[in-house]
Amino acid sequence: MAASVSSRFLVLLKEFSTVRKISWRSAAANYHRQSRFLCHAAKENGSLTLASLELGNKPRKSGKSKAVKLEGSFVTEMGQGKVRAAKNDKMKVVKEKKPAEIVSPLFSAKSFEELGLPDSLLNSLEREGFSVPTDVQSAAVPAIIKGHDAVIQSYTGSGKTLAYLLPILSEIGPLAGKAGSSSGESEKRAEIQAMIVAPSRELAMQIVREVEKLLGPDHRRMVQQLVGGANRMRQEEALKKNKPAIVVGTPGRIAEISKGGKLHTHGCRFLVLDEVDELLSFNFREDIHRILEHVGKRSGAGPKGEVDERAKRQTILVSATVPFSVIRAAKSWSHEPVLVQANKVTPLDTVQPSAPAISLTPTTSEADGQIQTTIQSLPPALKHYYCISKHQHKVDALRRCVHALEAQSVIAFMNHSKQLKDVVYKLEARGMNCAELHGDLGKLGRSTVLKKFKNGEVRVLVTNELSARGLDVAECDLVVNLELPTDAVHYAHRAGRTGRLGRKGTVVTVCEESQVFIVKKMEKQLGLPFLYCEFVDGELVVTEEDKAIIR
Ligand SMILES: Nc1ncnc2c1ncn2[C@@H]1O[C@H](COP(=O)(O)OP(=O)(O)OP(=O)(O)O)[C@@H](O)[C@H]1O
Repeated sequence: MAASVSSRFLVLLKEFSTVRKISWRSAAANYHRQSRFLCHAAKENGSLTLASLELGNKPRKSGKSKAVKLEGSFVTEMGQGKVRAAKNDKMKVVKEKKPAEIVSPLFSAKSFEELGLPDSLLNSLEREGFSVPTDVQSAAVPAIIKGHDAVIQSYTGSGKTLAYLLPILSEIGPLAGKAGSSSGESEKRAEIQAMIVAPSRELAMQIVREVEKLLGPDHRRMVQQLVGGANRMRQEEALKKNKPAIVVGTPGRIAEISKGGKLHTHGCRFLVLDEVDELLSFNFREDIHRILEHVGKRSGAGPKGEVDERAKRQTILVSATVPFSVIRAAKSWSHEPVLVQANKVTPLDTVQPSAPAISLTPTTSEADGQIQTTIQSLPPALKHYYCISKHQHKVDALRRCVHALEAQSVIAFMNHSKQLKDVVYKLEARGMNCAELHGDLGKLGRSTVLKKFKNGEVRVLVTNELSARGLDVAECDLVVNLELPTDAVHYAHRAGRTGRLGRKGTVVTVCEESQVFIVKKMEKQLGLPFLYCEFVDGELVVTEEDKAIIR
């Protein structure tokens, strides 16, 4: 039974990857006719889907505003026949001055005590300054403690990491309550009890730090990172020496160590796939197959030595964007899987492809390029703008944007790592403190840049898709898309780097005139208003009409 469930899941996983691959290919072919730029992006990003960008969407000419001459060099970037010109007299100054202000608190009324967590864990939460659970934590913790497999989907920056860490730590490791330590403590100590998988080294390390914070200085060794780019031998030695209860890592390194027989996860009770939609993509398929096959499986446990006796592994899938393919895969598991969202827990069996629960989801009509729309992936308080700039003036547009919003901590996204350096040179030449972050930098380089950005030494982080998922920098008050993301899902993850945990945040997409239709399409898919803006005399201005949209 368990074996058939497992192989059914692997078939579904294969389908999932194949669907994404096909939709990428066909969409890329369509899109190539319209834009060479994004087709290059699709190639570089491999498994990314361009389905949402294809076909027939002409740039929308605004009937509301007439082209007018505005002062300043930004205006010189706007050529004849612009898609959407703004009336100077109708432009309004939008004040976006104070960064990281809390504008929409995500906390429900519950306290952590009400969630049934053990005292030691409550003490840790108190020590680290976590006093009230967010909505998704209030919903997820009891469901996972009850033993459900879970798909957790909620806004970027809504606290999904603690939503799965708290129930895990209440069951295993040094902070676990009595109920959690039922079977032989010595046996548990010898085996890994929880595995958390994340698609990037940065995200994995961020999760490690979150676990370490909760474990406290005395028990930090109970968590071990297994990320690529770091010394594998040392990781293996640490596994042997420290016997961690929890490992957090990237798929490639976990699979590598597992193949070498150095990772004992058959008795593992929790498997978490953070950013599950990314992890189930084609890029990670082989490694994730291995992990799903080996984690929580006790070999030779059956009376005749058969290897189909799965330990009571709970599987938790997490992302702000959950395609129905993930739901379909999770439905094939046996532990009454549930979909957990803010203040809502739904049995997965009842979730349909058309349900608004699944955000930005290519559904069964995926092949037709139809995408379902909801606004559940992004915090509602985020503000979205776009401006038009010629390619060669984009860096100037970025600089004006940063000054106009007085943004202190900015992430600027591009699609190709080669171009990041160029942007950094140009910004530095204009006196802006910035740095590049991408996968080609060494491990040390990446962590140094990230550290500098987090502590405010770097004002603008120029990066690519590497930083789009999971990166948590509370102070980040502005995200700029210097190049368009490949689709609305990627837009959501990039945008979600700001406005975290109810803070104020702004997203500005700098596009060329011929790309406005893509921005409009993403706006429609996300169900959020993207306001056209210009930067005039050091201020961000929008039309009166657009201003009315956000009133
Ligand atoms: N209950 C809480 N009280 C205060 N801060 C919290 C609470 N829960 C989480 N946080 C903090 O909020 C920030 C965002 O949390 P987290 O990174 O888990 O968000 P997320 O939903 O996983 O975002 P993403 O989808 O972008 O990965 C983190 O800095 C985390 O420490």
